[in-house]
Amino acid sequence: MSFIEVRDIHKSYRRREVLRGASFYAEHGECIGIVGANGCGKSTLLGILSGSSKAESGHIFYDNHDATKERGTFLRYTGFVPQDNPLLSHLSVYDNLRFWYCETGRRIDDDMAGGILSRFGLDAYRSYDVSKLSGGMKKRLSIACAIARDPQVLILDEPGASLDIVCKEDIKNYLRSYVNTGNTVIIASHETGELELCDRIYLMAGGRLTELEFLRRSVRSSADIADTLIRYIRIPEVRQ
Ligand SMILES: Nc1ncnc2c1ncn2[C@@H]1O[C@H](COP(=O)(O)OP(=O)(O)OP(=O)(O)O)[C@@H](O)[C@H]1O
Repeated sequence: MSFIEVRDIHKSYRRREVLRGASFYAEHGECIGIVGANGCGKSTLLGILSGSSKAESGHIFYDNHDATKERGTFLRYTGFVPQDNPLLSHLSVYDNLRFWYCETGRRIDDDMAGGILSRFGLDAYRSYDVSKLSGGMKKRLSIACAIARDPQVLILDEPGASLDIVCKEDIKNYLRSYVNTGNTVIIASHETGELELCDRIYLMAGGRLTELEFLRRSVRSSADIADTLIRYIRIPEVRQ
């Protein structure tokens, strides 16, 4: 069994079935990309993978633990960076981090000073209200909050959207090093720059996932990703 096994996930909103048997797998140290047209169900799937929302049926295994039966598994294995930053905007950067650090047994100051947080450049902003941060700093803080519990799996929903090129590059470098230490990244993205990080890429269409095997890192060229996505991605039909 792979480190992460996602099997036959179904999810509907009212009568519309968005996920119709989505399945995929991921190993330790892999970066997995999820691509697909706007509205095809990528965010819905990532919400379920992180435990933020529930599937109607199907199973998600993290390291042989069925997260759909033992809900604590989501908390133990995953950190989630949703599209909209899950930050408390009236609190400071430091207080947001405190919220996620409580019960971890780790100290924010240690992680700022040369620890995992030092990579995010948040130290200078520690007393800022989140409402006064730029979009890029908010995204850095959201990632910092997601990794507070030192998860083995980081799930990101379009992390680079609306960020400047320097911030995108910083986040990419961080993700590269996170994967290189044996962790797993699952990322939904429309950006070829982010998809270049991925070892394997799945296309979501019709509520299911299909691996685009010719986009495996071992066989693709850097030009392949954009060409392929343009050919394969179709906006889903919506029944009224
Ligand atoms: N809470 C909700 N209630 C009803 N319908 C929803 C809800 N959330 C999502 N949907 C619908 O489910 C479908 C899939 O949405 P989802 O956000 O998962 O797509 P996506 O692939 O992430 O899109 P995008 O690329 O635009 O971010 C869309 O048709 C959307 O309108």
